[in-house]
Amino acid sequence: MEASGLVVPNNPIIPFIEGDGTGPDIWRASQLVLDSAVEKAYGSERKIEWLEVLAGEKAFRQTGEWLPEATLDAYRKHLVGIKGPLTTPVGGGIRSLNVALRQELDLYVCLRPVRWFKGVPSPVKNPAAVDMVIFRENSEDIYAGIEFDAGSQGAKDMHAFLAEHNAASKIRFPETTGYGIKPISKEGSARLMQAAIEYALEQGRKSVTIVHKGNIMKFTEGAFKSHCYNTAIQSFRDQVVTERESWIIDNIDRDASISVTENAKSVEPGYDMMTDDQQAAIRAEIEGVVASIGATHGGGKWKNKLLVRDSIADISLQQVLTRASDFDVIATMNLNGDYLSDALAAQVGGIGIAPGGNINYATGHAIFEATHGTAPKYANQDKVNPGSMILSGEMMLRHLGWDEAADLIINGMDRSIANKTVTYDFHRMMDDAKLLKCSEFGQAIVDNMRD
Ligand SMILES: NC(=O)C1=CN([C@@H]2O[C@H](COP(=O)(O)OP(=O)(O)OC[C@H]3O[C@@H](n4cnc5c(N)ncnc54)[C@H](OP(=O)(O)O)[C@@H]3O)[C@@H](O)[C@H]2O)C=CC1
Ligand SMILES: O=C(O)CCC(=O)C(=O)O
Ligand SMILES: [Mg+2]
Repeated sequence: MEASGLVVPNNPIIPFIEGDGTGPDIWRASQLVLDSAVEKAYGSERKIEWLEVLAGEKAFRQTGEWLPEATLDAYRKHLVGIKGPLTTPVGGGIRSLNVALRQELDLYVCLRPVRWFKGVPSPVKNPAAVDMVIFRENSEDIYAGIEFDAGSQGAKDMHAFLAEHNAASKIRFPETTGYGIKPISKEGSARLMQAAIEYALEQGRKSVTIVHKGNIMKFTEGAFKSHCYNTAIQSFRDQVVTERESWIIDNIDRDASISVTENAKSVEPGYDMMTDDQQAAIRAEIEGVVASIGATHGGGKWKNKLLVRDSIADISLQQVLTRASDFDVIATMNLNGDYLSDALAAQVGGIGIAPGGNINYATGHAIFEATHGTAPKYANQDKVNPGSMILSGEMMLRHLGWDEAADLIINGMDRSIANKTVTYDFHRMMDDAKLLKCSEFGQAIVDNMRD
């Protein structure tokens, strides 16, 4: 990693974890596709030197540890890697190894693009409208794993702490209550938003939507929203416009003689019911926007800026379905991002085709992985769709700057789907399709790779 970005050798050593459950099946198919794409794109000039590292059940069987230090060291040393899904027991047992890897390497962005491949069966009418990229904060929120089991000393201490802060009466059943902590910081939110905006500007995207539940969780989700807006305005002033600013400037563009009060009433429908102080604050906001960006964003120029807006999480989950084209890049916290990822994947054919990457843009560390889990009921049946893992590998190749190989994978996948040669998940929703095994779908992609 240098200041200008990754410097990638022709034979990079790339650590991989096979994964639990269906992991070995999808990894085998993915490795074949990745190696074939690199060979087709670059001949003998470039080749990935795969380095298997252990985690999960295989690691525990072989070493007695779930996540050996040697595995973390390999990812630290080689910067870029990939992994299959790992099992996390519900309720008790070990904490998530997937989350542990992200935390140990401070992979603060979980990047999950969601787009439709022509011909993929979908439960929505217009899946082509879904072209969203989720930036999920990956290091904070309830995934920090700070929890106190009901009845434990930690839970009792928490209750005592709440009593000190006059909040114990809010706990309805104190004897049987477990607690979870949701840390959200300014730095954590800001670096996530920074990455989302840089990506959106680089890729010519039209908007970044901050998805939060800040009306209820004011000092965590609400604070996240404020930190994100502040980052947008402080670090990208000339390139962005917030939705509220766009209303204010647009009002002036339409009627140059509009008064500050009329403008305030238009952007704040409850203006007439506000106190004098509140009304004064809104008028000051209008004047501030005009003074700071009237010249740079007025006269319609705001329409060419990246739009930054926010949306409350519950309605967002409806609107990504009903108004998919309103959403582009999405910046959100860990839990919201986890839910959104699987929900959005359904719109473009399901979790079998949902890739992702966990990235630290400052250090260059990245581990790519599918959005889905281990799907244990299908383990070792050579059945499931390896698409998510293959597309995660495709993202990894682009991260390395090996775009020619990445393009071949997309072409191969496009043609395999267009030929209606698909795995069980697509097959059950498609007419006249040919059912392929996991490994056969990988081979079909290889056979269909052409420029
Ligand atoms: N990053 C990671 O490593 C992750 C790990 N997990 C872990 O995985 C385990 C199992 O989680 P679970 O909640 O069952 O979710 P999974 O994502 O593993 O599976 C749920 C369902 O999704 C569908 N699915 C999953 N993978 C594929 C695929 N490759 N191709 C086609 N369809 C697929 C299947 O649907 P159908 O039954 O309809 O065929 C499957 O039954 C848990 O321990 C969980 O913690 C979960 C998410 C991420
Ligand atoms: O770690 C796990 O087991 C689940 C994580 C998960 O669902 C995700 O990151 O999307
Ligand atoms: Mg998930």
